[in-house]
Amino acid sequence: MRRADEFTIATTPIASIDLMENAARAFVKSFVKDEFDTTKKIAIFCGKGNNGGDGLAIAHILIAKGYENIKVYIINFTKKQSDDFAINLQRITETQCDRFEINQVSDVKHIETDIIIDAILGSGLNKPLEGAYQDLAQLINGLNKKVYAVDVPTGFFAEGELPENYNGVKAFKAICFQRPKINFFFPESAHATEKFEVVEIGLDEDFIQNEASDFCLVEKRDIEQILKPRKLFTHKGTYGHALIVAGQPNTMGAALLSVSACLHTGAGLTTACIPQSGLTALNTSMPEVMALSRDEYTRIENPAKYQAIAIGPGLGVSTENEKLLESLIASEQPLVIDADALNILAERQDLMSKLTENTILTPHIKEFDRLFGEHKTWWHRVQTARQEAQKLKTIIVLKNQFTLICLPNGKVHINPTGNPAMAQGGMGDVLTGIIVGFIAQKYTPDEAVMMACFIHGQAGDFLAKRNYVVTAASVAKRISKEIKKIMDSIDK
Ligand SMILES: NC(=O)C1=CN([C@@H]2O[C@H](COP(=O)(O)OP(=O)(O)OC[C@H]3O[C@@H](n4cnc5c(N)ncnc54)[C@H](O)[C@@H]3O)[C@@H](O)[C@H]2O)[C@@H](O)CC1
Repeated sequence: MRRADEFTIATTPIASIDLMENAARAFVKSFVKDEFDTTKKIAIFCGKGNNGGDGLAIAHILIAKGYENIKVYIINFTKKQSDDFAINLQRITETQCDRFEINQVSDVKHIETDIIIDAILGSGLNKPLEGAYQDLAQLINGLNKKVYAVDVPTGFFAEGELPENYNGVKAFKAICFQRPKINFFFPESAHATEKFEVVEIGLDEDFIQNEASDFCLVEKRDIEQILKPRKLFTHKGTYGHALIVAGQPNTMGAALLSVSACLHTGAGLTTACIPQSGLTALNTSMPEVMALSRDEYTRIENPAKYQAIAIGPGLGVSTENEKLLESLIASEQPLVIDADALNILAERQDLMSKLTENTILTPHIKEFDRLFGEHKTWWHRVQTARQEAQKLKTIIVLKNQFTLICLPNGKVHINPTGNPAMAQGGMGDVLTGIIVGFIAQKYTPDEAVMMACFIHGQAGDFLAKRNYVVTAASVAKRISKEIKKIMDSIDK
């Protein structure tokens, strides 16, 4: 982001101070939507770098917008100051804004405020907080006020391993510039901010897109480029045959959810390989789906007739299922391995080296650690996922609030859709069904995974607008509408 900043300043007629002004305006635009009461007391804490410069520009803009009770606190723990901070300090001096210097932490104790804007340290953080900065962060947290962080909360590393005990400012919301920080996507960031919002500040988008980075965000425009319309004269054969090996007598729900998702994703034909006892449930709930009774099988007859195969949801761990998984791996058909099939794989590490290129593994955190060892932090977990995806030439879909898609080329695509209302059993089974449904339709495995994660989350986001909790079955049924929504936006 810093390079994008420099590039924009160097290649467009925008000075860094104007970019700072853009950033401050973008922050304020978001802030005033939440905090429209102009009489509230707002304390803006400004460090002396560019983050602090943003804070001063924000103060200026809020005053111009009629906010009556703005107080600016300059954190004077260092002599060093950035040029743009100095320019904005001069500007604020020319206004009536109340301004105070904080030379020691105790100066903060008697501050009376409703809201705090934290612009002490931003993305320039280069070591964990210590000394006065750490004490100040703790004191701010102790005030128990609503804190809005400019770009990132003070003390929060935008990228790289997060320290085990976070000692920075705890924000209610971080309003960050142009692109989300990678660490916002990891659960540890919940110690630093309850939520984050990304606001555009006019950095060169083409430059950001072309920057070599291991991490990229999956965006709607990526999905629009991948999605293909259904053409005239096509038929069920055009859209492929998916096989889903899933379910036990007491976990048939997982199989049904997965199969339903596959159906609503648009596979031409879907076959469920389930226990005999599940046939009535399948036939009554989804008459479109064919069945293979699994009681008789430890291998699938002619796997080549399926364009995509998924194995795992509600499958159970048994010797028969182990043999089934082994035979499907040997078939070299496009394969999605989920849930209990991953647990089998964790016990049969020898099968790992036999996985066909672009096989998709969809572990949640526990399944991942069972497969690849315990990890203390998400940053390490993601590094392992990246390395293993490269080594095994597989796609690892590390499921999380923000799912991380690790490709064999070393790239990690972060899916931004989805929400906590979706935190319920069966959601992963649905995701597997969508992935296999897209592969059946001849999307490449990486395309299928990217579309599946994005649309799965988008369906959940749509449903969460009206529901406290979103069930897996409702997400499965919503998939076709979400695909159509994206399709229609391409047509326009
Ligand atoms: N594209 C961008 O990234 C833009 C960034 N802007 C702002 O600029 C910020 C980054 O500004 P700076 O690079 O000046 O850095 P900061 O303002 O984050 O930090 C200032 C200085 O603090 C020192 N420091 C680092 N870690 C410390 C620690 N643990 N204890 C004490 N001092 C420490 C460093 O010497 C650093 O230069 C962003 O967060 C954002 O708010 C915006 O103004 C405009 C656009």
